[in-house]
Amino acid sequence: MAMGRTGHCPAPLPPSAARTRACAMRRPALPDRGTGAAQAERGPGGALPAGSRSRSAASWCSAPPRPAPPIAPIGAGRLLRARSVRGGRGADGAVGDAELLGRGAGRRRVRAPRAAGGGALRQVRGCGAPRGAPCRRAKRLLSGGWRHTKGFRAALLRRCAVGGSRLEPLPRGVRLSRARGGGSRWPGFAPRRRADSIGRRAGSRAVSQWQPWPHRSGRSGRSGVSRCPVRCRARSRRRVPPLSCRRYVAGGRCGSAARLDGKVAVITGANTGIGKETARELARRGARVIIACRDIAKAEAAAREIRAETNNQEVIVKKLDLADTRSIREFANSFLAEEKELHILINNAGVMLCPYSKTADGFEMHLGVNHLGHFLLTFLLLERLKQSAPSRIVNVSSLAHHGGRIRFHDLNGEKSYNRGLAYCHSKLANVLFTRELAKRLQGTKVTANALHPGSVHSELVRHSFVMTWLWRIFSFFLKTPWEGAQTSVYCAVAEELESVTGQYFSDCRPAYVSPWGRDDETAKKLWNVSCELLGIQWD
Ligand SMILES: NC(=O)C1=CN([C@@H]2O[C@H](COP(=O)(O)OP(=O)(O)OC[C@H]3O[C@@H](n4cnc5c(N)ncnc54)[C@H](OP(=O)(O)O)[C@@H]3O)[C@@H](O)[C@H]2O)C=CC1
Ligand SMILES: CC1=C(/C=C/C(C)=C/C=C/C(C)=C/C=O)C(C)(C)CCC1
Repeated sequence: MAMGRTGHCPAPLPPSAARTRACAMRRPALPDRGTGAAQAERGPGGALPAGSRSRSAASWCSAPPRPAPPIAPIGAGRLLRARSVRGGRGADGAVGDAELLGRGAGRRRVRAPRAAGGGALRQVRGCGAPRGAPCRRAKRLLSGGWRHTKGFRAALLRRCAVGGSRLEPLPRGVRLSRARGGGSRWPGFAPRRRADSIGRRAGSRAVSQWQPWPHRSGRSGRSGVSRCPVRCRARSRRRVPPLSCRRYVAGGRCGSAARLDGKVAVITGANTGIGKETARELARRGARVIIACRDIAKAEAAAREIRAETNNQEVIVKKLDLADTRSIREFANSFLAEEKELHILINNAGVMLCPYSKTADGFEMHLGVNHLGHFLLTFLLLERLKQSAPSRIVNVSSLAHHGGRIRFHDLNGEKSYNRGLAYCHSKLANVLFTRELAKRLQGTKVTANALHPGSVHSELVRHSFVMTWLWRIFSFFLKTPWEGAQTSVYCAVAEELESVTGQYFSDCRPAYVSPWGRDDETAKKLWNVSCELLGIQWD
């Protein structure tokens, strides 16, 4: 399907999403070890996404390469060199950083390096500003929402103009005064030791990943405010989540701005929780989204909300009860009759901690809904996915798969049943299904990946009174559904995953799969048993 290219996604992401603008730039988590290590690392059909974009990404998504961040990252090396400039030895672009960090914040004046010469102003500043103009980097810093003192603003602009042919004139009525806290000869700047501490942190994320507000919050002792990156004691006027702990809990975010205009996506269980947020994100990107749910009233309410918010009227509700194979077949027939394409199938719906119960077809509820229901749905929709290739299947599994085993001798839990374990088994089945499916789909341009969304504050724990209360009490330490949807969205849209298949992700990066989840024999056996149970032939 031809995809248009646009400059930016209109508003697919909340403001801080760009912080992780290239999820793939993060260091990948532990690669799969053991028997299938190499394969697991590369996936049967593709390369690990980390750091590399697929060349054919354009065929999937319409977003062009993102523009460089307004403030160039400052790496440890550069800053160290910048610091050495204090002694007057260095002469490279790092000096521009030194002016902002070392020199600006330092007690001693940094001399413009002799080697740079008069004509090397750009080099001296390292910010790309034309000769004589105020430093762009400083300007950006100052316009980043920080509540700097007038003295600081003036001094920063002056400092950055030094080495050029003229100084930036001070704003009218501004007088340079001594910094609060004293110790510095430079008005508005903190004492030298503060600059040194910045230098020492040069390799840390805090300094090396500078980005304009709100992508980094700085360190703050107070909640709701953040500090100026040059630590001049200014505080941002804009609000940030109060504790960095919350940011840790929130986990990885999908930084892709890929548009999905003209694409069709089916999401199961999208009337609430992670599924609903996934549907919202895909709708925001322009996809035609089919919300496949068992409760039509709840699904309609969710669809109305998404339509109103995203202005995308192509959010459609269809009935699907994964606990009933007849309903699954009806859904598939109706879908295939009405939709000529399917690019994204997100098998998201799930149940957890159900008291012992069976589906309409007599399967234990966890296995029946979480695994067999999605297995059958995928089987029925696969031809359409192949016809619409490149297309993707995303299976929402869980970290809980680590506790699972496929108990072939008692798949329906008739001999012994533990509802926690039953959930784990079904999530392991999701991982194994993904693995085997990816293998069988090689060469079709249909990919299949599984994921753990994180621990998310959703309705998943509804069957357990204790868990419901724990979830409420500790909600601060759980992801919001939007945060939980990030890895699903990542797997569904990220350009760099175009040809990645058979992988397992968490927090928008590859994650460790349990040894049982890497067992190809079990995967194959589960595939065959599932086909038998469902009465289908799927080679
Ligand atoms: N929340 C978490 O911490 C984690 C969640 N996950 C996985 O994420 C996925 C989404 O869970 P989450 O959003 O948290 O949970 P929710 O309970 O909020 O959402 C689950 C969705 O699945 C639907 N569903 C349940 N049973 C059926 C069925 N028989 N037929 C059709 N739809 C059904 C629900 O519909 P209805 O509202 O009508 O019941 C609901 O829309 C699940 O697969 C879960 O295992 C994985 C790890 C952690
Ligand atoms: C230990 C513990 C917690 C964490 C629970 C976690 C991490 C649950 C993960 C569940 C998953 C992965 C479910 C779905 O697949 C709470 C409730 C925050 C607080 C109480 C103690």
